[in-house]
Amino acid sequence: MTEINIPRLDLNDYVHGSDEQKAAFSDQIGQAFTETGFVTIANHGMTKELMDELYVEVKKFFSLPDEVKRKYEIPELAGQRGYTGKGKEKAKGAPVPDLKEFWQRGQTVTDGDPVKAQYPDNVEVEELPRFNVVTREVYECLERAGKHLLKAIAVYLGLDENYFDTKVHNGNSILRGIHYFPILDPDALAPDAVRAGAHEDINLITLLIGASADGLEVLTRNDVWYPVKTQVEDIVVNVGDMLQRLTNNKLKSTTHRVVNPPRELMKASRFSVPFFLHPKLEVDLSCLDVCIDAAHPKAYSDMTAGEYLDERLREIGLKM
Ligand SMILES: O=C(O)CCC(=O)C(=O)O
Ligand SMILES: [Fe+2]
Repeated sequence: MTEINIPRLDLNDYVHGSDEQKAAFSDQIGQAFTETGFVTIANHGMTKELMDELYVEVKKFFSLPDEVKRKYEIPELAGQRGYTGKGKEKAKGAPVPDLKEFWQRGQTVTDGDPVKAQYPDNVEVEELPRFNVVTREVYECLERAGKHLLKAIAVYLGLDENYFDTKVHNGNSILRGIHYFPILDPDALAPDAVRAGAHEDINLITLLIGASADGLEVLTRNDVWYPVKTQVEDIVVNVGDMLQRLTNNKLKSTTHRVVNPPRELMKASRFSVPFFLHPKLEVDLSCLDVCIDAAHPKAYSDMTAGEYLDERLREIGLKM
């Protein structure tokens, strides 16, 4: 038997619940994050209409001709805004690139915070006015849900509930629309080529909007790949390397991947929309004192989020 704890939690229990419900939510998310690093979340605050329209717009974008999409490719931004074409990103240490293309949208600073100067502008798609509106709306919804989840995690860690608030306010988070394109000739595929190679996410936590097809798998502690199943209306949330680093490995950034479909389904596309929740670039990721003791000596050097991100973007081939 493969033991794995991916509980389904109701975010309403934390946001609108009694003290007992809030405490239970913190415990459950904390437990799951110390064991498997993954949960699924119901009542995350995004309506079904918004999620449906997001998929309509994301599909429209990736259906645009390649030469139109390429107008939105900005190599000097290391894929952080706009379009990144097929064959660009690979998992750290992987021999071949992932079988995907993607779009990224970043923070919109509206309150005069000088941090705005650090972020490149978002790229608007001229051909699809609703795409721009809907992706911004989804970004804001997932950011709000993520901030609640970080409060619950802070409580679990014994920190002040608001510990993360200033660190992630106007943070460097990214919404990514991914298209895993059809594999038209499976025989021509490089033997190691997969939709998304085994990897860990770079950021604090990832909130993933239900993929349009199966394929996401997590690596369990006994080295078995285990498929992540969700109800379509839920989101999947996992720990990233920044949170693992900050918590000195108490919370686990679990390795995951997206496998290729069986041969008969290879001509179908797969879409997914992860939101990578990042702090501001200057935030210190040094291991928290509450996570260091004799049994758990400090495992990482001190670094800011910006320094760490830079190192990781080079490793995955997005930054030269
Ligand atoms: O497409 C998915 O289901 C997961 C994508 C993912 O893990 C990522 O982009 O980091
Ligand atoms: Fe991932």
